Amino acid sequence: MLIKHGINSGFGAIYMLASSPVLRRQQFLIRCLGDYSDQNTNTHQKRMQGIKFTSGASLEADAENVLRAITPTLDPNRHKGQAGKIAVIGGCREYTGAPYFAAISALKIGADLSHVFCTKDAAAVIKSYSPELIVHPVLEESYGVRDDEKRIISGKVLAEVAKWMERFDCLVIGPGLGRDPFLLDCVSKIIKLARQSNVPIVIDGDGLFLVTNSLDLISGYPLAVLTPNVNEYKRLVQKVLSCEVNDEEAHEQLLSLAKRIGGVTMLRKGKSDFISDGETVKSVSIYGSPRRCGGQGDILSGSVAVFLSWARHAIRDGDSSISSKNPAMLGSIAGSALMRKAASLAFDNKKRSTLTTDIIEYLGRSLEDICPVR
Ligand SMILES: NC(=O)C1=CN([C@@H]2O[C@H](COP(=O)(O)OP(=O)(O)OC[C@H]3O[C@@H](n4cnc5c(N)ncnc54)[C@H](OP(=O)(O)O)[C@@H]3O)[C@@H](O)[C@H]2O)[C@@H](O)CC1
Ligand SMILES: Nc1ncnc2c1ncn2[C@@H]1O[C@H](COP(=O)(O)OP(=O)(O)OP(=O)(O)O)[C@@H](O)[C@H]1O
Ligand SMILES: [Mg+2]
Repeated sequence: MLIKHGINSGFGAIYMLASSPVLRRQQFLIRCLGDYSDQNTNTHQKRMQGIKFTSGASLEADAENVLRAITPTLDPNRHKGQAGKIAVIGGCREYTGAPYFAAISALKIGADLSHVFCTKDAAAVIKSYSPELIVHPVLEESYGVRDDEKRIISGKVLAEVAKWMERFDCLVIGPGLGRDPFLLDCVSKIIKLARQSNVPIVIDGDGLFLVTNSLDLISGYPLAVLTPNVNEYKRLVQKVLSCEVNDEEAHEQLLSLAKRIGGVTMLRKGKSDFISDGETVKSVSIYGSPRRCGGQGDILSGSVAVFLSWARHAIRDGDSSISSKNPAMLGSIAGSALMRKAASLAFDNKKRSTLTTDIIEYLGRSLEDICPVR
């Protein structure tokens, strides 16, 4: 309507509209829809095969179909571990809740095994929350390490994680990690090792603090998903794009950010979640919850880890409906949708007293509503 009005109102109005955010947004949408068209018709055709990725012409992802396409059936012939082995790197003196939320969410969704690599102080506490988690008290903070011991201890930390690395389907790096410089230095080495082993990584919380200051750690790694909240996103935009967050051109900015970090997948959390791998942008706007209690981002990071590994398996198994899709995008869409659906169910029940643990209890039912276990 705005465009029609502009055209009918003569050149001045058209000129004004050409610089308006509405028109810029429309031009961006057209570019998005046509971004594969001329130069890459085959890719475009491939992408159009199989499941519908978006609903109608909007950027909203068809998240329920994505969830159905990647969630494995419960097959009695499968053995323990085949539905996913996840590891969370996080948990220090201050924060024990965040790694617990991420790791237990992975199990509640359907992963078989969930590990936590944390500091010694945090380990006993996290174990006491749940006997289901496998907790490794291997990380060290500066206060417990003399300068002359740092090299040896760093080597030991890496060796402890390396023993397990090949077995993991995905790492979640950052929930409750803290910002101790020595600890973050060890985690940098863990990220490098994960990349060498081709293990996908979801970076959240203090992991984002680390990679924002050392972008080389994840730059160009397509199996990395970054899940920034509002603060973390602002820091990334400032660092990578050298500008401020621009909500009038939010999609373009997200696309540029993912592209500039070499095609990692960005999941920008907020009222709607926006997801981009530098090629395309999708949104997930399923109604969630008006409660903003801490820990919901941790549920999301554990969920994305499971769905990303399931998406890789589904693609490897030759599921033609998703064969040409980026598993990091699929995992992010699925994780975001499930988290928001669970938050909505928990809020229906608990209203103002809804806590992160309540939302976790609804992860299973939320997935069951979409992909029933026959
Ligand atoms: N129950 C739990 O255990 C939970 C634990 N959680 C865990 O908390 C950690 C931080 O995550 P968050 O979401 O509070 O980070 P965010 O919004 O950027 O920061 C808000 C403000 O605080 C400040 N700041 C933060 N950390 C700082 C530090 N170490 N030292 C100094 N400043 C620090 C920060 O300042 P700035 O960096 O902007 O200067 C900003 O102004 C992360 O590990 C997360 O997983 C959460 O998941 C919730 C549930
Ligand atoms: N305004 C909002 N309305 C609805 N859902 C939201 C809103 N803001 C965030 N969310 C959802 O809550 C989840 C967590 O996002 P949030 O921004 O709270 O992360 P976070 O700050 O990293 O959380 P945490 O406390 O775990 O660190 C995401 O799945 C996101 O979709
Ligand atoms: Mg967070």
